[in-house]
Amino acid sequence: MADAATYVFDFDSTLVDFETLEALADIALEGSSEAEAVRARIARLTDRAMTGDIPFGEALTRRLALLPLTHAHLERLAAEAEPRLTASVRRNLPFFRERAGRVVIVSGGFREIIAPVAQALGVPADRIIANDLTLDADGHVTGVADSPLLEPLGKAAALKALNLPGPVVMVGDGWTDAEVKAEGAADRFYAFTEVVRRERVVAAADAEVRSVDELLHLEGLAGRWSYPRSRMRMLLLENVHPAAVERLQAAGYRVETAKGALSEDALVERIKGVHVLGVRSKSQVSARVLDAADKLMAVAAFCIGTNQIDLDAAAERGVAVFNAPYSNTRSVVELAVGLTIALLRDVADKSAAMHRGEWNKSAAGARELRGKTLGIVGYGAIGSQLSVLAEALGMRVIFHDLTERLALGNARPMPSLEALLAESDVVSLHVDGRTANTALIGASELSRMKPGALLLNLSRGHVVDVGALAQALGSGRIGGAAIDVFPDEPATNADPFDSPLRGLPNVILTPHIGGSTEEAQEAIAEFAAERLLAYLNRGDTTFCVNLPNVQLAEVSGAHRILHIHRNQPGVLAELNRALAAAGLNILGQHLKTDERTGYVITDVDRDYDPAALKALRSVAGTLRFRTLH
Ligand SMILES: NC(=O)C1=CN([C@@H]2O[C@H](COP(=O)(O)OP(=O)(O)OC[C@H]3O[C@@H](n4cnc5c(N)ncnc54)[C@H](O)[C@@H]3O)[C@@H](O)[C@H]2O)C=CC1
Ligand SMILES: O=C(O)CCC(=O)C(=O)O
Repeated sequence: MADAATYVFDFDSTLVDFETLEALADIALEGSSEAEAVRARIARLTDRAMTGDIPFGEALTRRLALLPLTHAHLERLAAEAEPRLTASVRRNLPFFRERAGRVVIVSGGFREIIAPVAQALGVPADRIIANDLTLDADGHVTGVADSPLLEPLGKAAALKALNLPGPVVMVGDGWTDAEVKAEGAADRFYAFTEVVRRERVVAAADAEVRSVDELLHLEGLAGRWSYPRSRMRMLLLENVHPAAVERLQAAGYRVETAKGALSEDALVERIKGVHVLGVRSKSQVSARVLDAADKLMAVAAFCIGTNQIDLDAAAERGVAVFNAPYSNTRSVVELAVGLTIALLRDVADKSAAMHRGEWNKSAAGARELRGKTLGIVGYGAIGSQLSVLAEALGMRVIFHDLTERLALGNARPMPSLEALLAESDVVSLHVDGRTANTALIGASELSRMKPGALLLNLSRGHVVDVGALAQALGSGRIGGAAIDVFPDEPATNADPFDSPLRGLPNVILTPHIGGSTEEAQEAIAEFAAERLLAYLNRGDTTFCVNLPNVQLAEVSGAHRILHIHRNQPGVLAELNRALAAAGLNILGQHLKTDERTGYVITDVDRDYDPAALKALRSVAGTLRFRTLH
């Protein structure tokens, strides 16, 4: 039925993201001291007309009278109009072009501005219903030519006169658009709210649509994306950098944010209806949270560590997890270097004493970095970067890792943690947060360190037994410590912090800020948002930490079927049998598996019955299945 419908679109704040008269005011009053005041009066009149407060014709004449408009101004806006297509209109150009014969543009605006946009959409000139401006011989605008559009209920009357075939669907943001259906000139009315949302108009609509994708979804038409992006909810917790919010919103998704972490119970509540969850290091994405997630497709850790997410449970539910493995590496390394120097020179205590008004100039116990031995535990991305910087500053570097790692520069691998502890003047922990690393450094390990040695932990709180460390520091066995991560970290900046390490001398405590630099947060936001978009928009799992990694190009000229399944024998064969039975012509296929999961991407010819896809869900072992158009 929807395919036979005629789609009637309003122009201002629907097809384009501006209101014509306000945009003309900006052009005509450029440089004038009156500009702001006149523009505000025009905007008020526009709003009153759009909410039905005053008749449209009256509002138009009053707004025109406020502007010294010329033909040159119109030409300029006409040239600027097409680049200002509303984002979801631009995403769905094929919809307009393929159905151009069944699209009408109806607007109280001016033909001269609408025409280039209609041309870009493939809508014929005779399907534009709009006002014509009148001009004098010098090109000054003198008014508007008589038109039914200026009369009360003008849009509805003009459309009725067209006798459009099939169901008529009106889409617009203003009251005059709502009137079209109320007056019987349209069968359905969608309040379009991507640019501006007016409560009264939404209340009068059959449905609100935040984008053209949503409109196509509700109308049962295949959009550019199988599920409208503006209906997909993303919840980003823990103060994720605004660059991610902007990037994801610009791509058309609905993004909600929260400043702090959520407790497990709160997350269980909030996760319902959420398609993508973004966290940093604190929110625990447990199996219980994943069970409560009825729509969840992906989780992004806007950080390096992923120990806060139950990766197996997520894979078991076909939920992809991403992180940003390198974006804050350098920030952590720089802080580790700075903290080492600060500990060697007792900077924190000396500074605190100065703030209390005490002057204590002394070299006692203060040491240079040069020539000291740095023991790095965990020689991954951070550990190996630290190795390079520390060596450049004149330190001797030794390291220990569970797996074979390339030793950089003159760094020396140690056969065991114990051997490293026995030789190091400074021990810096950069292991990941796996559960097995709980209390990696406890009383026994601390007792193996050189007397007076320093300990840094910028990895995860549970890696160090802080009670044992407090004792070793109190007894003077350990000379100082810099701790950035804690077994119990407050969920938000408003919550209190406590630790047995508080108040001890030569102990620097920082609130988990190893990766908290402007540079790192912005880089993480961009990287993680790109990974999410690549996964949602084309199925690409590059850098996914719990599903097989497959790098994919955009779908073009095909539909893509994404199938995540348990890695068990026969799934691909059964899937292909189901595709064949559904009459789908396979254009390309990739399969990648890891020990627990398989991921099959199948590009198929667009010519098939979508209902047939339902059979794919019943393929044994299916964890998740979606299509991309
Ligand atoms: N304080 C902060 O703000 C930040 C903390 N981090 C933490 O730093 C950790 C390390 O980050 P990357 O270097 O990027 O990770 P990575 O995965 O590249 O390196 C971790 C290394 O530790 C090794 N390892 C794990 N357990 C070990 C053990 N018991 N003994 C010896 N080696 C062990 C691994 O084999 C691996 O080489 C992250 O997992 C995260 O928890 C990361 C960024 C910021
Ligand atoms: O800054 C954050 O939120 C967490 C940083 C961190 O620990 C990580 O990247 O693993």
